[in-house]
Formats: sequence, structure tokens, C-alpha cells
Amino acid sequence: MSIQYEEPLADSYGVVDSFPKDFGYGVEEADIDDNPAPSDSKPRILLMGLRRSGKSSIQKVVFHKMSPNETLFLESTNKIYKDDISNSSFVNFQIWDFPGQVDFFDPTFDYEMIFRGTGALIFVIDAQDDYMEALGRLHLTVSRAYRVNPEINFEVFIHKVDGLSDDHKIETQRDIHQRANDDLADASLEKLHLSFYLTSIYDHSIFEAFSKVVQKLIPQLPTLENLLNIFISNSGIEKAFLFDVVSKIYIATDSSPVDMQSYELCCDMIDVVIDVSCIYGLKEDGSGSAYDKESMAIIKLNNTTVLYLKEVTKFLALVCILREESFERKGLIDYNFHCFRKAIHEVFEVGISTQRIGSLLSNTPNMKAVTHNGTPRSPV
Ligand SMILES: Nc1nc2c(ncn2[C@@H]2O[C@H](COP(=O)(O)OP(=O)(O)OP(=O)(O)O)[C@@H](O)[C@H]2O)c(=O)[nH]1
Repeated sequence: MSIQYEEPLADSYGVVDSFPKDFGYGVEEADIDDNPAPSDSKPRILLMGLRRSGKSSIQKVVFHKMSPNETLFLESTNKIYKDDISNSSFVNFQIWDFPGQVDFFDPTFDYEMIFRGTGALIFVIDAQDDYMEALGRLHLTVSRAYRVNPEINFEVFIHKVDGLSDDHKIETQRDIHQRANDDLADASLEKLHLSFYLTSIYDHSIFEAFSKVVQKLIPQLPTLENLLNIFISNSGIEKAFLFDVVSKIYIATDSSPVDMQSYELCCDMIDVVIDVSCIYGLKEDGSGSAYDKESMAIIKLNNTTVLYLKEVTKFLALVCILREESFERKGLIDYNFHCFRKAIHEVFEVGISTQRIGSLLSNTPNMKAVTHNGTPRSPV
């Protein structure tokens, strides 16, 4: 495996054990009152579930770089914690981590106000425990939330599956799916759709599941997918992910199916790039940025696959998987990437003034097109 890396190397080896302070989401966790301020207008993701099901661990591992083993020492949450995840107009939401024992009948808990501004409700079920009580709680929670706001995306994380065998995982998922939907049918709530994910903080499944939850909250998703499709088909690339570098959730990918292995490879590449950059790329006094406009990396694997990472915005990176022979046309890929990057920046601006979205879609970037055998064809 060879790594080409274009970050300037620091003249001495400053050891940095993780991201520099300015790289990452502010660990600004605010205690909030039960009633949110009306100005809280960002899409909200609620993390709910029984005590010790793993809610805080998920939030810490995905958004605050906590290592899974450290979550063993997390204390039980006894208030609602609000965590602002904002780095761009695409990844911009709040996560509210609820204590396990939320009481809907407590008059000081204004659940109507909370559910009204909610984009997604993640209900975490501990798959290593008896889940009957959790299923009852799931039903109570989603049926209440649905009555207040039917637009919420209901996501069920069947969590801690690292402790289960493959057969047991499938069987647990089938059983939980069946029981939860039966309960909804009994309450005439067939229209309430639950999505199920098997997750664990000990592998990439939690990042993949969170990626899918977040993508549903990005209104520009079809535009991003469209741009990725155009980019890969004109550049001979097999798969491309648009990553949020800090959390390693992918906010969009092209429309070919995602296989877990490719996703893991791309996540690992981001880790390598950021780690190398943190150790060798920062100045002696720790100043500088671990990820900036110059950030790019090429990793050639021993199976003729190439991984190619390039900066798109301050927090987003494009990570592509392609064959060695396609990489011979690197000039073309770079030109197309330049167009893609420009388009993403335009979509960003459009995110601020949404009216321009329509005109942008009809004004797709003029990438140089090439067939897979390398013959140029008319531009798109
Ligand atoms: N095996 C395994 N353990 C996990 C996983 N996720 C969390 N845990 C463990 O579950 C325990 C409880 O995790 P927390 O994140 O504190 O649970 P919580 O739902 O926030 O708990 P409350 O704050 O009491 O509501 C911790 O010891 C974690 O290490 C996982 O994916 N697999």
C-alpha cells in the first residue's frame, strides 16, 4: 500500500493524540429547560430509549470522538442534554439526549413543544437485554410523537448487537420489527413508519445508521446524489461518498448500493489522513489546521483499487473508490472534481437562499465526459 499525501510536513514531530481543539464539533453541551426556546429552529434529532440502552454512548462516539471503551464510564443522564451539531448548511441540527426515565405524564415535561420541532426520533433498544419493556416504551413514545407531529422520521436502533451471533441478530430484528408493527396495527397507526437498524458502537454500523438518519433531514439530498452520479459516471469512479470529516457520517453517496466494506475503507482513510495530519501537519506550537483546502490523499491498495480523498468544504470531503486503470486519467478526474466542488459550493449558497435550488438543478456543471475506455464523449 502506498500513501501519497500532500499536507506539508511539520519540521518536528509534535505528538497530538487526537484532533486539535479547533477541529470538531464544539463539545458545548447545554443543560436546557424542559421547554425549548422558540428560537430553536434547527432540525432536532431526539435520542430516546430505556436507561442504559446506550443513547449517550452513541452521541459521544459518533460526534465527539469518544472511544467505545470509554463509554463504560459514562454516568447516567438525568436531564435532557442538547448538543449542537453545526458545521455547514448540510450538517446542521441538534441532538437531544434524553434521560432513560422520561415521564410523559409529568406536567412539567412539555412533550408537545418538543415533538413539534423534531425531525427524527431515534429510539434505542438494548438488544442484549430483555426488550419487552423497551417495546412498550417505544410504542408509547412513537404514538404520542406521531399524534403531535406525523412528519417525524421514526428510527429504531436495535443496539449493542456486537454481543449477538449473526443468526441471533437477524432473529432479534425480525422479532422486534414484528412486535412493534403489531402494536401499531392494534392502535390503528399503520401509517406510522418505523425504520430499523442493527447498531453497535464497536464497529461502523452506528456511523452508517446515523448517516441514513441525517440524510433524511437534508433537503438538498437529491441534488447532492445527482451531482455525485454525474461526477462518478464521467470520471470512471466506482463509488463516491461525501463525508462529514469530523463525524465520518456520509451525507450523500451516488445511487449505486452501499456495501459496508467500502464504507469502512473510506472511514479508515479519513482516520489515516486526519491522524497523519494531526501528528505531522501542524506547526510546532500546535497551530494550523489538520484539514484544509490543500488536504488530499491517494491510497493505492494491493488489489488494484485506489482510494482518493479530496477536500470539498471546511468540513466535507469526497472519498472515491476506483480501479487503478481509471486513475490513469487523473487529470480528467481532477477537472471533474473541480466542477463538482464548485457545484457543491453553489448548493451551499442555495441552502442559504433556497429559491435558487431549482435554477441550480437545471444548470448542472459542465464536466468533461469520458467513456470507460477513455474516449471522450460530448459533455453533459
Ligand atoms: N456492548 C455494547 N455496549 C454498549 C454499546 N453502546 C453502549 N454500551 C454500554 O452501555 C452502557 C450504557 O450506556 P449509556 O450511553 O450510558 O446509556 P444511556 O442510554 O445514555 O443511559 P441513561 O443515561 O441512563 O439513560 C455503557 O456501559 C456503555 O459502554 C454497544 O454498542 N455495545
